[in-house]
Amino acid sequence: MTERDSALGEQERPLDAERTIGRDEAAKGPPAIETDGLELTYSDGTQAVKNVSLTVPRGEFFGFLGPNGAGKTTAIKVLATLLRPTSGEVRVNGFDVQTEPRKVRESIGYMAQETSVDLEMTARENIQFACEAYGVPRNERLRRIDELLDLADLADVADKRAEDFSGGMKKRLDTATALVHRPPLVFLDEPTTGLDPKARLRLWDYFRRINDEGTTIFLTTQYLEEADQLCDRIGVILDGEIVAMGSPEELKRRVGGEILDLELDDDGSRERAAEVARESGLFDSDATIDRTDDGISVTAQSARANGTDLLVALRDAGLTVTGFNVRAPTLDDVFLAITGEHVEEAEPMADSVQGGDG
Ligand SMILES: Nc1ncnc2c1ncn2[C@@H]1O[C@H](COP(=O)(O)OP(=O)(O)OP(=O)(O)O)[C@@H](O)[C@H]1O
Repeated sequence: MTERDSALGEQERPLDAERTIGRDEAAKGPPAIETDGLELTYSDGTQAVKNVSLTVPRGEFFGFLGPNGAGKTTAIKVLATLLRPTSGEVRVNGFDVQTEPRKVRESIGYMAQETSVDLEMTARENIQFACEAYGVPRNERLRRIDELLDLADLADVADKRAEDFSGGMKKRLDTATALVHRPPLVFLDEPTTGLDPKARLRLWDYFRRINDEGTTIFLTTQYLEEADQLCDRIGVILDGEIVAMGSPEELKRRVGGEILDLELDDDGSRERAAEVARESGLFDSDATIDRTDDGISVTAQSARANGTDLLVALRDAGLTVTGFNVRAPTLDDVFLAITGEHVEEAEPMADSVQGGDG
């Protein structure tokens, strides 16, 4: 039995298979997720989730952003009732995960990282099976299956067995089966890992659409851009703890201004360039001036306004700048500001496609 099967339970049915109520309507009622002091320690003593207190209002597109091993999957498994919290209060759609796990499971969709696709079945049969398991009304199934096959870019291979699919194709099929019943809250655990950019964009559009219709989405991702593009609010999770929370814009504002990246060809001149920037008086005391692999980076409110003056100061100091760029902060800069470290994004999986659409 897959995790999603167990999340559903054998006889359980969703609350509402046709939920197109819109975000305003969805906002009424208890929060989609409420945790207070949530902790999860594995039997080997690993503290995977530490003191997480979090409220996700209904209708929100919420993201857990963190690197490998940060605790994202563990947190999702607790919320989806697959793991019992070691301590803390956890309510999902108003139901307590410990005392009302069945009601929680009836009210959620869950796409695990591991595929739950049945390789013996075709794409269509996999989605059909999920429709039956989730109780999608019979008269809706054909339309829903076609819609999801199209969304997942699998219409051309709808009647081929999943064992012949590439990793990317299986992932798309998996995503489709998690969404068949349009539950009010969907957990998506790194749903686009391994997908090519085109497929990812297509999934993003679909996620936005279902969120616009009122479905709360709790997404985990290692992709900074994904969280930035999709989420109303992001919890940055590191070593089991939420280290920052806010909208993408709020998080970026914490970085403190814009970022001026300068390239200097000569390795020896980079430290000198950083010194010149610090001593120039062009940037206020909150500014951050760092060496980078190929030059220096200045994060400051006045980065754009005083960038040209810095170029002049560097030229006067006899240094040669080979590249110059002013940009808004990214979430990677947020990580850097919070943790002092860059966060590596997952590389897209190489897709050994059969049928040419991986
Ligand atoms: N069954 C387990 N027993 C013991 N430790 C575990 C178990 N599952 C995960 N861990 C550990 O718990 C921590 C959090 O892991 P988790 O899988 O929740 O992180 P994650 O953010 O989802 O990372 P990933 O993107 O790699 O899945 C890690 O240190 C991991 O090694």
